[in-house]
Amino acid sequence: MTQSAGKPRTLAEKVWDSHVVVPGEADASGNYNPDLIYIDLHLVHEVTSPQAFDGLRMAGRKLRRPDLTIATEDHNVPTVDIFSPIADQVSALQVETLRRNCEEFGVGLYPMGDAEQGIVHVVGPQLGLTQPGMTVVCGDSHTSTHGAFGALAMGIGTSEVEHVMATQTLSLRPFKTMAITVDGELPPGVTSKDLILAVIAQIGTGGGQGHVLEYRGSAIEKLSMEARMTVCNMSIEAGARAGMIAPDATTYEFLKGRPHAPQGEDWDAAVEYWNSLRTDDDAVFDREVHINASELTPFVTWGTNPGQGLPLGANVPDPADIVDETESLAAARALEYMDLTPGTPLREVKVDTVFVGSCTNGRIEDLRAVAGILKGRTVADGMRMLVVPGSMKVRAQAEEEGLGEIFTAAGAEWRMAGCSMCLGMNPDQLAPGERCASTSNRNFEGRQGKGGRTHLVSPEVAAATAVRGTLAAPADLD
Ligand SMILES: CC(C)[C@H](C(=O)O)[C@@H](O)C(=O)O
Ligand code: SF4
Repeated sequence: MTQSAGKPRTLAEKVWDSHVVVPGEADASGNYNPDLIYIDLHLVHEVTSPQAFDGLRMAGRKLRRPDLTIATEDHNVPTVDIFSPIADQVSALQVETLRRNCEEFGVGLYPMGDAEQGIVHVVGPQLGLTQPGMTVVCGDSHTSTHGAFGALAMGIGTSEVEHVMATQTLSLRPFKTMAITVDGELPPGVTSKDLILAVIAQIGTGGGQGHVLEYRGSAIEKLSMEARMTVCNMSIEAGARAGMIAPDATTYEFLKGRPHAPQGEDWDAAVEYWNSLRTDDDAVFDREVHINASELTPFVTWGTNPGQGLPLGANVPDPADIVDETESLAAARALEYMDLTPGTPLREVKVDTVFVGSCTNGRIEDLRAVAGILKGRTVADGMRMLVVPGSMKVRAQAEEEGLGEIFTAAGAEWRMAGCSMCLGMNPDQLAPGERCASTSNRNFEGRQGKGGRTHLVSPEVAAATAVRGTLAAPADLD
């Protein structure tokens, strides 16, 4: 994927080409060496940064561009009592280390209690840091979220984090391109979360491997920025390098006026450039997938990877009916862990915990959808429901709109910002055997706490499930 002037190009190729510092040449045997790519924005959190900062320190290096680096505390933060010291020793050390490192290396940090603090993938877009045409990296797999703005956004490992800190560049292997074209109209009650769960069920958790996905088509164009972020966020669950959506009027409307967005003449020039980033009409993708949005329904996972999902109206599958032997075995194992019996209608699966939040569905629009369903209703007896905003800004906005009161009145716990129950790195966890309908992105064994069981769902399904006590869509409520 080096400079290919004249050739029709995809969005991803355009962004890549404009960031090549040193092209990787093919060696004698025709193997392609990585390109050295410039990085426009480096996002940092407490989990994957300590060794990288240590590496810099040991080599006596400075951070090359502190002004292009921004940090937030998210994974290890408790979502209640955020003004007291963190009780868990490991979490406390992680957060304390991030604070010291940011201080020493001059990195801007949004600590717990700050009005801008939140999950790294919510904070970047919220501040207008994430912009079309940028290269964005973070030591976090869900960096793909930022691709919703037409940025090439990739999760990287800790050694790459150190490389970016030292050089503001990254050595990257070329990628393949895949178009996921979604046409038609999403039926009422069907969301971008259902759409991406259906895409992953169709192409598989390895289906996107080596590819940058570009979501396009009329159904994608109609999505809000929040919904686009939900889609791009889960690209990684299909194994993709990144997911992208071409910038358009919706993108610009979201960005305009945000603290780091260009202003005045710079804004006009930026929009002109951003408009040039669309995939050329005759560009060729390595692979194409087509989805008809009007055929989609609410979608839930029944297994232990994000590809093991079905429409809510279906029954728990029977591994014996799955032809592929590996998949059949994986399904049997998943059902055992999930304690589900083949043939059970998914709508009859009893749930004891509902988690609304995460970088997939912890944005204001998600919270509005949940509040819309909970208003005037209460959660089922014995149900524990956590509503966790993706950032403190989202929380403040929700408070302003009176959503917090709706959550509390319905019997849900309305929390402070953080990754929370998306993964077991903080006190918000499932106990062994508990079953959760979760708006997050991973349903791996033990993800939300040892022995916990996770069904991935949309915010709408999460809310309806909290009320009915079994997996449900809003249409199932009286
Ligand atoms: C802790 C972090 C490295 C991890 C990731 O890379 O995604 C986390 O955010 C997750 O969602 O599992
Ligand atoms: S909310 Fe979940 S998926 Fe997102 S960064 Fe945090 S732990 Fe990872």
